[in-house]
Amino acid sequence: MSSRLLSFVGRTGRRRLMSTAIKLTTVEVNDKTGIATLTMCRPPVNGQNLELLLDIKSSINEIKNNNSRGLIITSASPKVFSAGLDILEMYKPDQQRLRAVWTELQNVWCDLYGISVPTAAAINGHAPAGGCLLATACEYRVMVPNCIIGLNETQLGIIAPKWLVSGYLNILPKRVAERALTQGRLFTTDEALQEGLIDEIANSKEEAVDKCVAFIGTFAKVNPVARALTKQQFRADNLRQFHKEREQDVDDFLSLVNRPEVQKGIGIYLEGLKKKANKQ
Ligand SMILES: CCCCC/C=C\C/C=C\CC/C=C/CC(=O)SCCNC(=O)CCNC(=O)[C@H](O)C(C)(C)COP(=O)(O)OP(=O)(O)OC[C@H]1O[C@@H](n2cnc3c(N)ncnc32)[C@H](O)[C@@H]1OP(=O)(O)O
Repeated sequence: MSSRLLSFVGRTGRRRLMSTAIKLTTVEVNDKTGIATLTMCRPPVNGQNLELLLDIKSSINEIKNNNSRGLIITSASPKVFSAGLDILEMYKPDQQRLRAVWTELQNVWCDLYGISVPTAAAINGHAPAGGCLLATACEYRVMVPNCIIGLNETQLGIIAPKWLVSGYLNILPKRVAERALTQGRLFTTDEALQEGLIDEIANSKEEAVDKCVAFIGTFAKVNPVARALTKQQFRADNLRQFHKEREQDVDDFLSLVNRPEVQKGIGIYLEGLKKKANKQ
């Protein structure tokens, strides 16, 4: 939850400032299907800052507790599913906040990866890095045309930790994953379908959500406990490994981000993003 200062003129004619809590995600449960749609709403690109990550986590927990039959994750932005971690969180960072950001990214991943109900991503726009992480934590992916998806960390001169890569490895053959990760490859929608990184293409967000609903519907006649335990069996090793390493992983992330050469690189990357945005 993030707070925003609203300015209004009170009865005395004085301007007042009021702090209001703004949720950066919504959860809507369809009465007919029982499927919950979690929508990320942090314009323009759903950059994963601390507040967005906290809201995603609380929405996943809400869905866990409200007996939903499935979870679909999507975005309110017209062109971007999620641009991954908000790079501003990593630039000249406050150390405590930086620690919290990475810890919450870990929490979001393990909650989404480990949830027992069927999960699907309606990828209605670009999904690089942390955007791809969310999509690959799900069991099924439907993406709109002419977008990009992938783990581009090596292109940024950084290494994606093992847990961040494990969703990739669930989906792609090891050889394809190794090549894509070492190249920091971003797949177009068509390439992603060809390699199996996504399951289907849809022409609009609505169609993508419908296809996700249809996927979740394939479990309608499967015993949910048997389904959940089977999913757990497939994912338990990655989760166990993650829990063993998670604290060390936070320390490694902090020490990497704080390196002067990495800070310089992040600054240059941010400038490049801004220049590109200004040209458009
Ligand atoms: C980058 C160096 C990181 C160094 C970290 C060091 C150590 C870490 C160790 C391990 C970590 C490994 C894991 C990392 C996970 C991550 O998620 S890192 C984030 C990587 N994300 C990206 O590289 C995506 C960058 N964005 C884009 O490619 C494009 O924006 C897009 C998503 C394809 C969308 O393009 P579109 O044309 O629609 O939009 P614009 O590019 O015009 O952007 C609009 C607006 O948004 C700002 N912005 C975009 N992405 C981010 C972002 N990730 N964080 C913050 N801000 C972002 C962009 O600057 C524009 O802003 P404006 O100029 O103010 O309008």
